[in-house]
Amino acid sequence: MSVSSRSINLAVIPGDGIGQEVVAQGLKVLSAVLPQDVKLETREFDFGARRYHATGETLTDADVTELKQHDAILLGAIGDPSVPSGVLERGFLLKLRFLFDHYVNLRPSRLLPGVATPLAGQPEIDFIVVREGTEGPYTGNGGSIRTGTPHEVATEVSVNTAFGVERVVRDAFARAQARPRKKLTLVHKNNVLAYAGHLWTNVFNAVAAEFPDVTTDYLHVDAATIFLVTDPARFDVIVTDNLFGDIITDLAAAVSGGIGVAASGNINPSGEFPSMFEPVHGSAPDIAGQGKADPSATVLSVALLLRHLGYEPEAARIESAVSADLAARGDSVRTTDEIGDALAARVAG
Ligand SMILES: NC(=O)c1ccc[n+]([C@@H]2O[C@H](COP(=O)([O-])OP(=O)(O)OC[C@H]3O[C@@H](n4cnc5c(N)ncnc54)[C@H](O)[C@@H]3O)[C@@H](O)[C@H]2O)c1
Ligand SMILES: CC(C)[C@H](C(=O)O)[C@@H](O)C(=O)O
Ligand SMILES: [Mg+2]
Repeated sequence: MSVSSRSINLAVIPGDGIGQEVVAQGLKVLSAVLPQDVKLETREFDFGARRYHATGETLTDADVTELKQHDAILLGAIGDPSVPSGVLERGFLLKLRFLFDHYVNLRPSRLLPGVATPLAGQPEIDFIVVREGTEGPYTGNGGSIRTGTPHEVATEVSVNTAFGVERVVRDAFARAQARPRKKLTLVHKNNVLAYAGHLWTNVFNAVAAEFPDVTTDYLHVDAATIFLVTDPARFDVIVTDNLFGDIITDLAAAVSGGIGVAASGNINPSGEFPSMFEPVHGSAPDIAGQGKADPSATVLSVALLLRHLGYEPEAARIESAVSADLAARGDSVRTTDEIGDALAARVAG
């Protein structure tokens, strides 16, 4: 591709609550960081509560066809108190992750210099969680009988396929191998979840033989939560299932600067479908519309998006800008918009 023909065709889904506020800042920074020769085309979609209330739909086949035409997707957050819990989360967000085969849910955690952490002694935190994104208890494989009665029985079965586990474990090994410390920790609960746990452990050990330079270890998920607080420096890359990954990445965010700075990418490694980048946090109805949301997580998700599309210098510039902004922040209280402006100025300058 010649330099002059570079372009990014981006689907933008602000979504609900603070999603609207933080995505506006993400786009501001994206426009500011891109060199003039890169043509940025964005198309905004109204998925989330707005679309649901207007049409009763969450994500139609026609929507999926349109989203597929894009190089990547930037998402704010989905979920609103006006819609029954799960309708948008399952009907939009998980549906899209599954349809676009986002099996690598990449969630980096880095405690940047000068950033407050609830942990003592400002530990070294720099790890990534590779969360499986298409299986586990998220598939909707369950049901309920005698629903609403005192005798209700509900199941939610975790689905783990050798194919699905192997591909995400392989991806995590490759990521660990590319990092200086070359260490990969499998997090599961194989002492209790014997069937799924053994599948994960066996696949992990088999793939490990192909990566002899990667140091491996294993932690039960409950113990992993201890070490994320008491000794986060021990982690380099973590690979885990969909639900454990969801839970430990909120904890990881909390110890490394807060949920307002935690970025993620839902990656389809083959490139068959667009990958989707979004903050780890949700729509935060408690602060929505107040200009209180920190847009850094979304801005850092834009950096992951740019790196995914091959714009490494621009991704690095965004990360440096966020790092500098956080270090300079002190006790100052700024609005979402002001932080977005400051970041846009830093990446442009
Ligand atoms: N990827 C997504 O779209 C996504 C992710 C998580 C939750 N959700 C949905 O969002 C809704 C709210 O969920 P929740 O309350 O459990 O989680 P949440 O992440 O929205 O909020 C948890 C807490 O973190 C705070 N917070 C979140 N983002 C922040 C930011 N950028 N700056 C400052 N503070 C921030 C909130 O104010 C709240 O106190 C639910 O409908 C949930 O299903 C969506
Ligand atoms: C909203 C919900 C479906 C989602 C998840 O559990 O994956 C969220 O918590 C996340 O971390 O992206
Ligand atoms: Mg979550």
